[in-house]
Amino acid sequence: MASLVESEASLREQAQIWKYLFGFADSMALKCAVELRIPDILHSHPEPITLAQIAAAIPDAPSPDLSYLFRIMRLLVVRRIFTFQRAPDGSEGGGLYGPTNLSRWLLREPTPSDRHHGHHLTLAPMVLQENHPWFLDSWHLLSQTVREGGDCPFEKAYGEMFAFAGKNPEFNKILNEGMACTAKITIRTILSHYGDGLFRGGDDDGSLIRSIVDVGGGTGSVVSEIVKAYPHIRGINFDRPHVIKTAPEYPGVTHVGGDMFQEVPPADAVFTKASTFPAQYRLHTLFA
Ligand SMILES: C[S@@+](CC[C@H](N)C(=O)[O-])C[C@H]1O[C@@H](n2cnc3c(N)ncnc32)[C@H](O)[C@@H]1O
Repeated sequence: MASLVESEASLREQAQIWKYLFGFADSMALKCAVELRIPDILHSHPEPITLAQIAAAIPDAPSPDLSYLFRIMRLLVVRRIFTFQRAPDGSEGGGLYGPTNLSRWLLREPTPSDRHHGHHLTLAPMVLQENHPWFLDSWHLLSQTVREGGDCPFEKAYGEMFAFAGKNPEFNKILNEGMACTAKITIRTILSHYGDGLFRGGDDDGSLIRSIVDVGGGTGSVVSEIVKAYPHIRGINFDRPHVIKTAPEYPGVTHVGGDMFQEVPPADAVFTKASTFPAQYRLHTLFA
């Protein structure tokens, strides 16, 4: 009996190690679904659909492989990203897949309801950013970084992150889109809880903020949300020139390119926020 308990325990321990050693599979399956736009496909159908219907709707894939797609879908159903119901005859083959509240966060395109409400909150760009080989390369340098110290893993791989972005337009786009999607989510929460206290103010006590500069504001998603909610505020989005070059126009927002260690545009209030600092990036690189 003792040896059975022991062997059961040993199997459980091994299972745990297997779970961790394949930990990357979940993020890779998420990335695959986002790249193939499967959440968008499922959310655009009023009813659950078959694997063949999903495959037929995948962009730029004239003959997608159903058996591979099936495996990805099965994992994501187990992870509750999608729903699945078997076909009436009990087979998996003709079963139906549907979206969930989780897959809403993986949409690449705004839904009609997003368009109606004028916002599109999604984590899809962050899934693509964090799982891009450029970012994953850093994770392979953890042991080297512990051994050597010095530069953080990303810097060991590619040099200072924002300088690398300045030289590489594709990396710049992936980074800026990832930052912007999370920044938008965070600022909406900040505004709903603290917006009036921070930004409404009153002329009589001199507390009315009429202009605000977001330092390191990326492509301007944060300051645009502030100005949208408090239109009396003039917004300035300040970031490095290569970021500003790709920033979309927002009503009430002026984009300014520069280096915050040299000079920051004047305004009544200064805002700065880092939505994420992945383990491989050193905070003090930015704020030293
Ligand atoms: C981690 S991102 C944060 C972006 C955004 N504030 C957010 O919360 O998503 C840091 C931003 O600071 C910008 N940045 C880095 N060094 C800068 C500098 N010297 N001057 C101006 N902006 C800088 C980067 O280009 C990047 O957009």
